[in-house]
Amino acid sequence: MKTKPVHIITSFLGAGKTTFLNHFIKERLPERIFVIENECGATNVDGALIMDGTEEIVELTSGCLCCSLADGLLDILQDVYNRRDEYDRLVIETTGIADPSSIVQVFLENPAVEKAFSFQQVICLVDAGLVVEWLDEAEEALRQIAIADVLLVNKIDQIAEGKLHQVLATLNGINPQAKSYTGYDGIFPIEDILQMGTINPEAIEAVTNTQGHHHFQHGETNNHKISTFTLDFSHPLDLNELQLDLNRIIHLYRHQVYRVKGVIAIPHYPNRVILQSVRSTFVATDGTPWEDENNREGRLVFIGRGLKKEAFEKMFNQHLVFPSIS
Ligand SMILES: Nc1nc2c(ncn2[C@@H]2O[C@H](COP(=O)(O)OP(=O)(O)OP(=O)(O)O)[C@@H](O)[C@H]2O)c(=O)[nH]1
Repeated sequence: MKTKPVHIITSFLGAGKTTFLNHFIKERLPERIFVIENECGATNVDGALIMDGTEEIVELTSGCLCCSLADGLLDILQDVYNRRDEYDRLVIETTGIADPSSIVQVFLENPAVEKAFSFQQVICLVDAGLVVEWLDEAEEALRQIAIADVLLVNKIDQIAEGKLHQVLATLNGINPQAKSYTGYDGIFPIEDILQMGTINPEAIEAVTNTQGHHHFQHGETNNHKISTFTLDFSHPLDLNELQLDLNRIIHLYRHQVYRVKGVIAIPHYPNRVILQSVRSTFVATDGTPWEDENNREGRLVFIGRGLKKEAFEKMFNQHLVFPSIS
């Protein structure tokens, strides 16, 4: 049986997750969507709103996933997996103050979960009027935007056009790899959005490939001390050595590194290796074969707070493997 696609919908408080989810569910009918509500507290108002929309939705509330993570989420996923005949797609809606990377981590790291579900993407709703303010005040808002594959800038009915440009530039400065859409009342092109997953390795590869020579500059267009930069490698890297350093660095800077993703080449190996970090771990996955053995350009994109590109560059450069001249 095919594994069920999974999406995370996140946003800072009140940006329009539930409104968007209702639209999503209606647009996808007759597909059956299982919604995991990630509510803090006993009353599940959002669940009630969704249930009004259609009859096909199954809904489960089980405390706050980010507060009671590991076991809590695994138990819920086991239950959802046992009921896999009842739905076609799984959506997890996080609380407005959650850091969704803890949920993503479970899908990337746990082999049983990875086998049972097909993780697709993180969709982040953004309140066009409030996002800039939130970004100044709340670390979680930054993390939600940094990890997103798709940014849905909602409530544009509440702002002037000039402000929308500023919002889009800010978002692009934080996460240039994410695809942004603008809209209101949670209405966005669902079919397009579903194509945009980049958490899954194939999509990371595709995104890294299509960026060609367009490089992101360090510290672009934002004043939130977010660093977004790209490192390019024209030679393979020694993965064993690199992994030790990566894990050390990711652990050391765990409060600063929000996301790393991309592809690298390793010596004597015909396929791309896809690297990505979520929270304090690095995951390496097998990618597609390199087309040209003599032209294997690796590229990694970093998103974080106050990261020094030079420091990362230096660390990576130590692990480059040059062809022997003898
Ligand atoms: N003006 C305006 N209001 C909107 C828009 N989208 C949603 N709203 C309203 O904004 C409020 C919050 O929307 P929700 O969909 O509940 O937001 P949420 O992100 O699920 O909220 P939390 O779960 O509390 O974080 C509701 O009153 C919506 O009706 C929009 O585009 N424009």
